[in-house]
Amino acid sequence: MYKLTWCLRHSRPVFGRNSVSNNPGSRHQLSNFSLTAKKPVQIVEVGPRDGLQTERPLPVEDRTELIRRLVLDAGLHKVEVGSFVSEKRVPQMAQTEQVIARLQATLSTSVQKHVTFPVLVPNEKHLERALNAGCQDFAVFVSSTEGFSQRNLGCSVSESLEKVDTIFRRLEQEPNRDAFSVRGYVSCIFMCPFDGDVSPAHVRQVASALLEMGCYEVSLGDTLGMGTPAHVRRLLDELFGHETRTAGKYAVHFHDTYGMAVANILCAIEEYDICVVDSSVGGLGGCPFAPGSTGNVATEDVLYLLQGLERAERGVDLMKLTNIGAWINAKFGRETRSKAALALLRKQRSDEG
Ligand SMILES: CC(C)(COP(=O)([O-])OP(=O)([O-])OC[C@H]1O[C@@H](n2cnc3c(N)ncnc32)[C@H](O)[C@@H]1OP(=O)([O-])[O-])[C@@H](O)C(=O)NCCC(=O)NCCSC(=O)C[C@@](C)(O)CC(=O)[O-]
Repeated sequence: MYKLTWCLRHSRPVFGRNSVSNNPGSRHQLSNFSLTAKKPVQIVEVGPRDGLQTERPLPVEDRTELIRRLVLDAGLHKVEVGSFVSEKRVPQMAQTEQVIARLQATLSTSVQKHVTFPVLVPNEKHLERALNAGCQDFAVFVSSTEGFSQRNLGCSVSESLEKVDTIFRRLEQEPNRDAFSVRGYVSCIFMCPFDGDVSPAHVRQVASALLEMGCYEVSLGDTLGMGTPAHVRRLLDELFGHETRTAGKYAVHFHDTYGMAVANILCAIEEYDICVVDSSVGGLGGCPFAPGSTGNVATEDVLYLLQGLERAERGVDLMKLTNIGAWINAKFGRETRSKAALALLRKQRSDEG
């Protein structure tokens, strides 16, 4: 059977034509280009996974169409397309195989070569499903706290790290093992719905374990969306104070429950040189196992910020994203949750008369 090479070759994120790698080595390339220009910030779109996992389940056609629009219309370069998890626990992510098959059948080879489509995998059993579907870019996820780990994964933090290790060992057995990439998430970086406040040192231990195992990057998840820039500084001071690794090893993943996500992102990118930000079109999202969590920060709000700072990746279209966010939220009978998108839509209506 023809098996499409799905997101082949990257051991680190793919960037569009005009952007720079988040490989620390690329700083030199950048300084040749301009002494003052800052690196563009890469957006990792998580709407089709983190966003949809708490909504009424959508049919495969709609999930695929969302991803196609995000890539082909809005110009995003990295889109998390779904999860291989228990269908019983997260029915919204059932049929991720079919979503991937449709994308493989309908996206051009060139798009598949230039865009990265990671999928979430919790353990070896579900990794097999993802491998059979032809996936090569994976995201693993571990909580920094025991309470959330038990609710989310049904095991302790150390057991979940062992499962990640098993994933790496399984990938090592593949003949084309260099083609695979694994991104890590740490959830509950500031606050856990079950265990309360989280110590930055604790997050550092889990993040370091993921990097040691081979994750090319760790995305720091404020699952409850309760953090402020003070929390961000405490955590990033801890992470960067204890190791020589650069900011290029970390991404930020903020939910916007308390409306602090954009302030937190500004702090992470301007003060700590973080260059990868996760977000969700139209502010979709939440976590089914974290009571009180709401949507991820909206991609439109992040892009509006980055454009203002002249740090957006080229080719990503804010108005197209706005329309996609409105379209997908309308499927759930509501307006987009992005403030920037709401303002743009109002302006568009008033300009049209
Ligand atoms: C991890 C798997 C796949 C393991 O599930 P599995 O691989 O299907 O394991 P299993 O079927 O072999 O189950 C083994 C036993 O453990 C039980 N079990 C299994 N899971 C649980 C659980 N959670 N709670 C309690 N018990 C559980 C299960 O019921 C079974 O017991 P038995 O029936 O044999 O007596 C499953 O738990 C699962 O699908 N969990 C959902 C994971 C998920 O998708 N969570 C949301 C994404 S994470 C997230 O949103 C955070 C992130 C990444 O976005 C960043 C951020 O915002 O912070």
